[in-house]
Amino acid sequence: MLTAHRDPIAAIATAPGRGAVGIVRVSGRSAQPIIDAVCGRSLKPREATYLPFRATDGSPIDQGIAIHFPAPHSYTGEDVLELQAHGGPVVLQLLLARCLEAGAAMGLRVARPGEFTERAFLNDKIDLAQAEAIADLIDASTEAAARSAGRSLAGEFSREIHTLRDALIHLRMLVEATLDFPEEEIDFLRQSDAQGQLDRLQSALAGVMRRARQGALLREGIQVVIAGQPNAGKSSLLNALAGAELAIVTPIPGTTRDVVSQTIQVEGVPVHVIDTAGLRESEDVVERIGIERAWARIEAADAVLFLHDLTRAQETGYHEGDEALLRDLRSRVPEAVPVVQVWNKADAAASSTVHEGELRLSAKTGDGLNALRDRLLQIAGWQAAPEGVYIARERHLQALRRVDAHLMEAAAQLAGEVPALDLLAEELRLAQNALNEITGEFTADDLLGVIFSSFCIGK
Ligand SMILES: Nc1nc2c(c(=O)[nH]1)N(C=O)[C@@H](CNc1ccc(C(=O)N[C@@H](CCC(=O)O)C(=O)O)cc1)CN2
Ligand SMILES: Nc1nc2c(ncn2[C@@H]2O[C@H](COP(=O)(O)OP(=O)(O)OP(=O)(O)O)[C@@H](O)[C@H]2O)c(=O)[nH]1
Ligand SMILES: [Mg+2]
Repeated sequence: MLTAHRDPIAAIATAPGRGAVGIVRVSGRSAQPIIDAVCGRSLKPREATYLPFRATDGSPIDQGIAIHFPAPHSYTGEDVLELQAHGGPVVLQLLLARCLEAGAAMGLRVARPGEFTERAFLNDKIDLAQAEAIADLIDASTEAAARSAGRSLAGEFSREIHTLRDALIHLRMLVEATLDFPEEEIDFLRQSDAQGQLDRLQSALAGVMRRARQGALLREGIQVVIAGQPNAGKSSLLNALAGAELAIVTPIPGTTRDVVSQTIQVEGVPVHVIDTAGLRESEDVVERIGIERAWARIEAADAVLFLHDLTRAQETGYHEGDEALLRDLRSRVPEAVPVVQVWNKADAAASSTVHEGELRLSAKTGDGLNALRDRLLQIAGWQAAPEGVYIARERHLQALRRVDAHLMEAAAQLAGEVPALDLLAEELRLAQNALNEITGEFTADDLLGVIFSSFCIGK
């Protein structure tokens, strides 16, 4: 479905700033006018040619490498010209401006973010899940996330979706055929093992959902907020987890005001750790703003580490104020969000046991940090070994959950005394539509706009 009438586009494809090499690329129906003007000679298809890039007056802007990828054998599926120049911001701007000038007659314009990749999708070079994987690969914050994005880009996720879709189509054909023979419909469905097919489809879907959830976790990570009274050692804990002196630590209660956050990785899972101001009544205007910010982060957390100072713990097990604060905190976070009680400064306290589910550690010596990391992985729901996980997005999970809901409805119909075959057929059709949304065979234009506009410029 190569649409020949999209505007030609151009952009700097490499990151802004200085670099050894920078690339300007052009994509459109024909790159020939730009090649003629800027390169001044013909280029062999898909071959690197070293030559001067020419300004309008013929003077050289730079000496670089030009590659012509004739349509449809290119990244976008259109005619693509790549100019690989020296990677200075000014020289690349000059080169881009020169291309725009040379292409003015054919309507060459600067590409929107993600527009090259959008064309690759529209020209069937990649499907939507693969296009998203390209952005996720670029944005990956851990090695495991990058590797799983690479697997999605290679089509692993899409292939699993296609396998589900093929099984679904097979079952739909069976049901639709049965609709044409109303008398024998029930027997026919029983004999052809429609039930068995649906069962297998549901369990295959459950497997894909499990892996996609892990993939979404690698992409998004979890937000973990460290909260507690002043001086409990929250900033020390952030620093210990990050392995760097990020937040200011002093013996003065009320040291932290601004939120300080750092992404660490635990077995490849990005964990966004957020240090907050100690929670207390305060007359200090600045501190109060800090405490408000702390609450805002606590209320949006995926998990809260409630830090106690073990050296101040009293016989009750809690030090003064902690119990009331904990109740307040519990009432302000959603039920599903775990609040882990962590007893810090174990190195300076007489040994004592903590309650089931609570942790005891020392931010100072690092003792107990591994148990904390394990707990964070457990809270995140991380199970799979990173190999085999493909990156996925919340959008994919939502679509998979809809597929699941339609298959459940279908199963309920099929299990009934007298299955309503038309309803069964409809649920299966809706399930297939939801699957198609993932790979983009069935996706509204405005959603595509949202997806591609979040890409970086030149991609
Ligand atoms: N220099 C450069 N490096 C790059 C890119 C690029 O555009 N330029 N990419 C992009 O951002 C990525 C690679 N993506 C690409 C995807 C397809 C084709 C391509 O020519 N496809 C043809 C031929 C395939 C083949 O020979 O097997 C095709 O699909 O028909 C090129 C790059 C990463 N590295
Ligand atoms: N012995 C010992 N001291 C610690 C430990 N963790 C923190 N401290 C000390 O406790 C004091 C307070 O530490 P911070 O990390 O600044 O505490 P905080 O909870 O961030 O305090 P605010 O920012 O004021 O809310 C400092 O003097 C730290 O050196 C620990 O594990 N053991
Ligand atoms: Mg602090």
